[in-house]
Amino acid sequence: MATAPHAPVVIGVDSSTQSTKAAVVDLESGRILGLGRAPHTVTGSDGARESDPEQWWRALGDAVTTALGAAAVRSDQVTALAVAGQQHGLVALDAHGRPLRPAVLWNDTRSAPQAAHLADTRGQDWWLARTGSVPVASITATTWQWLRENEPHLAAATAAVRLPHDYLTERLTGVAATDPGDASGTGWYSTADGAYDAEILQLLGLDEKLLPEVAPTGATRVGTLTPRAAAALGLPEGLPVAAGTGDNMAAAVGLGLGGEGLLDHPVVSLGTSGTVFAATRARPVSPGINGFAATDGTHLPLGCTLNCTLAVDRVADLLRLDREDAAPGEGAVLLPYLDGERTPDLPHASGLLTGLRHATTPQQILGAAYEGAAFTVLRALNELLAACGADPHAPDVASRPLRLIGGGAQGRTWVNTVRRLSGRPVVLPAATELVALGAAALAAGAATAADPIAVAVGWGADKGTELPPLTRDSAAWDRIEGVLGQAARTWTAPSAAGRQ
Ligand SMILES: Nc1ncnc2c1ncn2[C@@H]1O[C@H](COP(=O)(O)OP(=O)(O)O)[C@@H](O)[C@H]1O
Ligand SMILES: O=C(CO)[C@@H](O)[C@H](O)COP(=O)(O)O
Repeated sequence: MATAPHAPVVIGVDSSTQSTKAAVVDLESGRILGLGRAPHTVTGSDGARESDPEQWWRALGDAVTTALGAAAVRSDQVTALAVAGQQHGLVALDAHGRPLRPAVLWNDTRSAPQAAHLADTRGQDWWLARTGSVPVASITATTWQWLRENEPHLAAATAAVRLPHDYLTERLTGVAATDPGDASGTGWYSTADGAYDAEILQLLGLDEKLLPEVAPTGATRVGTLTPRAAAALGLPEGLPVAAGTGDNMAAAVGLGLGGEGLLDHPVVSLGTSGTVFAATRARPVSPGINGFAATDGTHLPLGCTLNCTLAVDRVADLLRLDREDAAPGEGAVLLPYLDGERTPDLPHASGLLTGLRHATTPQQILGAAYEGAAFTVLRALNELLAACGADPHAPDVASRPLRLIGGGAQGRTWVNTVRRLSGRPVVLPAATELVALGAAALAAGAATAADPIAVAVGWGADKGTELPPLTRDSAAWDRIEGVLGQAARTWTAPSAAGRQ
């Protein structure tokens, strides 16, 4: 369908771990008219993962201007903008709004001791009842505790605490705002009450005045482009900006998930993180998953692994193989927990390879890395389904299609490994940039007051190709599960980790 000349467009931004992507989207049809991309640098070793928020800001500008150029639209056609960002990362700002240090990211495991201490201090049930999640190293509250204990002078100097997407929204508008979805990943927001939790903030020594206001939804118009931001992006001053949200919440919006029919099509996202999520009206709580909020305050239970596409690509690099040059692992098992692991909660884990024989080929070792990563994501899916009251092994549940999204969903080996280990059909949505598209739907909500989920459903971004199930490789599943069961016992303390 052709786009009318000078038709209104919206811009959705996905500021994720490895890059920023910006999509210029036709408001009426949801067609992506132009896409821009700019990479991020992630630094750190031995559990540290940090990025420079200034680089996110520059990447946003580059991605937006590239997308506008590719779309060949006039800047006055743009009606609103929204940012979706990687969840949880801690951005500590000084009194002038400048980062005091690089942001500590969601896959930084240095706060594992603080996470364990917080969980023990009040008990899992206490945390689940309030925030929907038991603290693990990714959750912002544990990172804040790490900062307090390890860099107390910076914690004391912190005048504002932001999540990555809040930081960018504030650079755009000058307004300190977040949304229920991203707030629910902080560990200090109560998904039960829909507000910051005063008792947790007290426990963390964190003044609520340092936090952004939580807008009612991610589509809420929180401000407009400042003259400076407008000049940097080549967009009109005064352009409406929505509250935005976390990247997984935005992907759910892009897929038009709105609390009903959730378990029919659980979502598996294959990116730096592997995530599984579903939109629910009920608020499931279980220690193995995160009970996050969706961007409209309904619920988005989610499981997240630390090692997905990036870890498998690293194994391919080590073997000097193309990422598609892989074969089923046969007897080889590779748990690619290069960054430690979050689900299961094994922050001190490392990569593990076992089951090698003389006949094992490099391609099988790479295939084993895919299997180890896919198993870990699908294991989280089973936990998610169980937390939502569904038996993951019941024939009517186990036969439902998975929606596969994220960069990995573009890879043949990823898709086939997920099909083989799950035994389920998979749907590959035609739209590949679902986070940016979800952010664009939030922007549409800010521009027109329409419901972003309804907008996304109208765009039909969830529609795609359905691939039939492959016979479930239960032998591979059992083999990997057995190795994980044994290895987990050796990874419970840093001294046993042997992390390099
Ligand atoms: N054609 C492809 N085949 C397999 N993997 C791919 C392909 N294209 C991108 N990827 C993977 O997608 C990842 C990036 O996915 P993305 O969802 O954008 O990640 P993130 O949101 O974490 O930045 C990369 O790590 C890369 O391994
Ligand atoms: O921590 C989580 C979810 O809780 C991650 O999913 C981050 O939101 C980063 O995602 P990607 O960079 O992999 O998109």
